[in-house]
Amino acid sequence: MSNLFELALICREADVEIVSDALMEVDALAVSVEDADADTDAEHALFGEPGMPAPKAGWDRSVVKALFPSEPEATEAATLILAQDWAGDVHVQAVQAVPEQDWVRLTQSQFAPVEITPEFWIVPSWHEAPPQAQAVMRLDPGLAFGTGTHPTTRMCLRWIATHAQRWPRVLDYGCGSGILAIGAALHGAHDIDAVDIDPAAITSSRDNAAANGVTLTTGLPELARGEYPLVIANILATPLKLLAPLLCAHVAPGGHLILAGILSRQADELKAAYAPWLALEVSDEEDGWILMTATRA
Ligand SMILES: C[S@@+](CC[C@H](N)C(=O)[O-])C[C@H]1O[C@@H](n2cnc3c(N)ncnc32)[C@H](O)[C@@H]1O
Repeated sequence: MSNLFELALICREADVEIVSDALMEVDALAVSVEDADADTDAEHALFGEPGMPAPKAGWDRSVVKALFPSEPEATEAATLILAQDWAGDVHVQAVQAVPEQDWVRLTQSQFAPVEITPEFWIVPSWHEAPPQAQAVMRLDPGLAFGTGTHPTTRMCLRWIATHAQRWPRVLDYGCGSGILAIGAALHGAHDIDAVDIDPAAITSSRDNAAANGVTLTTGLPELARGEYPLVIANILATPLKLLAPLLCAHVAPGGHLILAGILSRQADELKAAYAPWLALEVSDEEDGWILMTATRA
């Protein structure tokens, strides 16, 4: 007997973002999209992850799924959605029980140790660290972004690991799970400020730091004060452009700025946004994402 029910909607040329908002309003526990033609950017835009707005031309048939704790709630959500003015192109595919599974084991099976460099690994608590690992970060998936599985996070960590030194101050701006700040601490950094606009990220960073035996100062962005020899921000191209004057002001003379969450095609707009203060260069690339870095004279 299942205790979860899935509502699946077929959307033909519908504005999928509106559909997902409506599902959220009726207490959906999760929404996912299957679209044979969807490119990665389109899926990212729907979920608010790094990426560009979805090209609507690519969405000729999508399936939006939402999970509910009971069948009446799923059916009520379907009725509410189909009654909307914009729902003409939305059809209910199914309201059905989700087969019982060992959800914990299923989740755990999706997270294996992640290699950042041959010596530095991110390892979930239920896994042994690989024997060749010399630096190990213990991190389990949680509410905040940053498990090491995303290319943007991996590129930042790779930069940290290959530029390991006793950084006297570090600013991790948009810390999520705290993964970059903890990575810096494991590679010799001290006095690390990890800030985020999301309170859940601050809590998560604090917990993950404790689990790794490192000390971070965590808080809202106002916590960041003065200049740092190392400033890292893995956010998104648009907020990174808005944050340019602020982030540059935090970089100490001779200090480094490391930016991620940027697609390859966005390199020029980022360079232009930072040009009044710092000369950004592309220093790494993975799966269409780039790492941009600059050093203050
Ligand atoms: C892509 S996640 C990166 C998390 C982690 N640093 C990593 O590299 O995996 C971006 C984080 O930036 C935070 N964020 C977004 N806009 C922000 C802003 N204007 N100021 C501070 N944090 C922000 C989000 O809440 C989120 O936790």
